[in-house]
This record gives sequence, structure tokens and C-alpha cells, in this order.
Amino acid sequence: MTSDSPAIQDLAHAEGICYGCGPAHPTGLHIKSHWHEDGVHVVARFTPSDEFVGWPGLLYGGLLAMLVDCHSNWTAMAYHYRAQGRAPGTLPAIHCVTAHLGLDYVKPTPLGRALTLTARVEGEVARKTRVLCEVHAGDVLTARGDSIFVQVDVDKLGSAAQA
Ligand SMILES: CCCCC/C=C\C/C=C\C/C=C\C/C=C\CCCC(=O)SCCNC(=O)CCNC(=O)[C@H](O)C(C)(C)COP(=O)(O)OP(=O)(O)OC[C@H]1O[C@@H](n2cnc3c(N)ncnc32)[C@H](O)[C@@H]1OP(=O)(O)O
Repeated sequence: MTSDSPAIQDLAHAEGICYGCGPAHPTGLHIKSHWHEDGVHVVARFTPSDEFVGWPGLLYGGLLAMLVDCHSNWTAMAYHYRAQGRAPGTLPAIHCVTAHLGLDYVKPTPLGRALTLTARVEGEVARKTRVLCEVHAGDVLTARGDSIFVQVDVDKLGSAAQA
């Protein structure tokens, strides 16, 4: 599994319209997550455009939160599919939502550099799953995520949103 193969988002949810990771969003970030060949980590690479500036030469931290949120969620969902012994895109689809997004900003993140997000599940793959995610700009660790994703029934989620 390499970045030459289709991203997990494209396999599992090509019609997705999430601003961060939906392949079908017209202007979204289109974050793409791939299994690393080590079979443990899920990796995304993203180069933010200059519009996401927070300070001259530095990235706006909210953009980092979006990247870590979506990539960590897809890491959780990828682990769920694998735990069930099936590929993303097979049915029934697995959906998780962010219950807790934890993010430490470790160093300023430069603009104009490719960022690498490297994530893995810590502990059990269950309805509630913890994902650790590191963001590197080159060799520099700039942010660290520690987040919780909960598997949901999207039909119930929709009715809850309308209530
Ligand atoms: C904007 C809406 C998006 C909806 C997306 C829908 C589906 C996603 C589908 C595919 C994904 C594809 C693309 C999207 C990819 C990335 C998008 C980024 C992710 C998001 O942008 S998504 C929007 C933000 N997200 C929410 O909008 C969630 C609102 N929220 C809830 O819908 C409920 O709050 C829920 C379901 C989280 C739990 O509610 P619940 O009643 O079903 O379950 P319950 O309370 O029993 O919790 C079960 C276990 O999670 C633990 N737990 C709960 N909350 C916790 C917390 N905050 N911290 C630590 N642990 C927590 C409990 O302690 C218990 O743990 P234990 O089992 O050990 O006791």
C-alpha cells in the first residue's frame, strides 16, 4: 500500500463532501490518507497553500487541526475495516466521528512546506478508538494529535441533527 494506490477516502467514500477530506467537495482540502508499508501507520502528505497563513511564513493552527482531525478519523476507519478483515469500500460502510480532538502545537509550522501526517491507533480498535497523529515539516515535529473517534450509525446521526 503506497501513495501510488488509491487513497482510503477514494476507496471508502468517493462521494464524501467533508471540507477536509471529501473527494467530492468542490473546493475542500482533499486530504488523502494511505496505509504505510509498515502496516501500522496511516500517512497523509499535504502542502498548504499560502491562503492558510497565520503569521508571515507560518501556518494557521486551525488548518493543522483540520488536517489532524480528518486524517486521524480516516486512520480509525482504516483500522476498523482491517479489524473486520475487509477493504475500505466494501459494505457495510464504517463511519466514525470525532468525539475528542486533542492537539499539541510543538513548534511553529512553516508555510510552503510539504507536511507529513503519520497516525496510528493506540490500544483497542473498538466503538471508541484512540488515534495518535504526528505532523512533521521535514524532520521537525510541529504538532501532535491525541484524539478519540466513535463509530456511529449515520442514519441515526442524520435524524439527531434534524431534531
Ligand atoms: C458535521 C457532521 C459530520 C458527521 C460525519 C458523519 C459520518 C462520518 C462518516 C464518514 C467520515 C467521512 C468523512 C469525514 C471524515 C472526517 C470528518 C472529520 C470528523 C468530523 O468532523 S465529525 C464532526 C464532529 N463530531 C461530531 O459532530 C460528533 C458529535 N458527538 C456525537 O455525535 C456523540 O457525542 C458521539 C457519537 C461522539 C458519542 O455519543 P454516543 O451517545 O453515541 O456514545 P457515548 O456517549 O456512549 O460514547 C461512546 C464512548 O465514547 C466516549 N466519548 C464520547 N465522547 C467523548 C469525548 N468527547 N471524549 C472522550 N471520549 C468520549 C464515551 O465515554 C464512551 O466510551 P466508553 O464506551 O468507554 O464508555
